[in-house]
Amino acid sequence: MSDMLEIRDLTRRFGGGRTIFGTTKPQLTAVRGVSLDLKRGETLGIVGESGCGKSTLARMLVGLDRPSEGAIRLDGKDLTEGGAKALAARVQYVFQDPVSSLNPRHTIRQILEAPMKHLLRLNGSERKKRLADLCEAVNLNPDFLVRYPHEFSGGQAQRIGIARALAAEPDVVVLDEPVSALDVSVQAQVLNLLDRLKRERDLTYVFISHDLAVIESVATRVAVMYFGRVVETAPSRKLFAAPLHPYTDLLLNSAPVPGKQRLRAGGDTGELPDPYNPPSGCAFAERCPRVEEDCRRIDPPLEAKARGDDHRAACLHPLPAD
Ligand SMILES: Nc1ncnc2c1ncn2[C@@H]1O[C@H](COP(=O)(O)OP(=O)(O)OP(=O)(O)O)[C@@H](O)[C@H]1O
Repeated sequence: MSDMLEIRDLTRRFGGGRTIFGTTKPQLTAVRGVSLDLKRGETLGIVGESGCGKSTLARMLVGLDRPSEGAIRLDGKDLTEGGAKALAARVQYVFQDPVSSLNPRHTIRQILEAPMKHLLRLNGSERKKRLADLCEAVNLNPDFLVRYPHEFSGGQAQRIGIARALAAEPDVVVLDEPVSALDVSVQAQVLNLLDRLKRERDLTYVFISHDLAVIESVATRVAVMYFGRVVETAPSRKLFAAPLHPYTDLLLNSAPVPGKQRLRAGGDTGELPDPYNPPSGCAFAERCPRVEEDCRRIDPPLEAKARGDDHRAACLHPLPAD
């Protein structure tokens, strides 16, 4: 299977420009040199604690934010270049907070028809057909199309958010914490719906979550992010069975209660480094139980570590490969 989505050396910096008083704003790098490949039909899970750059990465993938450096290619064509609107429609987004992500002044019909009009230029009868199809796909009563977002529960609103993403007939859907704001019982329904839609519509997912249990249940491959970088990537089974990076190991051992708390590796073992004053070596060194002297000098690249080319870690002293 060839790579459908290629993410190459993606970097996003914020700040650094001049203020109106002529001073320089402090700069931080939210995403630093991320490279990932996605094959058609895969679900790539991206996991990491709050502030590690997951949402910034997601926003760049769907064109809501522009990278400072790097490229995103879909079937070999650059998505980050201007005028790539038709191409961009092929990558759609589902947000974390279902109700506030839907325009409160628009009916559900208007919300679902907008991508059909603006991205696909469908005429009235084509839109009608597509609307009926979407309602059936996400189990939405067509009578509800005249209602407004605030009239729906979180789970219903997220089904509408998913229908809106599908309205543009995408190939790739980027799901940014799609079930985190929902009750646990509703989470399972939405995850089942996403799984069914993926199979029925031949979709490829980028699924972002701080919740390891959710990622383990949905992802075929996982990328673990820390302080703006991918520190480990592997097929899901390999990563959960035997992680290489000490950060992944800590995450797996700190098992947060699903949906109840933000991910924090190892309980009280520290915070992310100050993004305005990043450390020179490995960003995890301060918190790492396997830290050695060279970790504070060298920021290691993401590379294969004796478990096959598909299991990579950015670590000088990974867990032993058994
Ligand atoms: N528009 C912005 N301006 C300045 N800094 C930003 C901006 N957006 C994000 N950041 C910073 O970039 C870093 C990464 O943020 P991001 O929201 O991508 O992380 P995240 O992993 O998605 O976190 P969360 O799970 O809390 O949403 C953080 O330090 C954040 O404060």
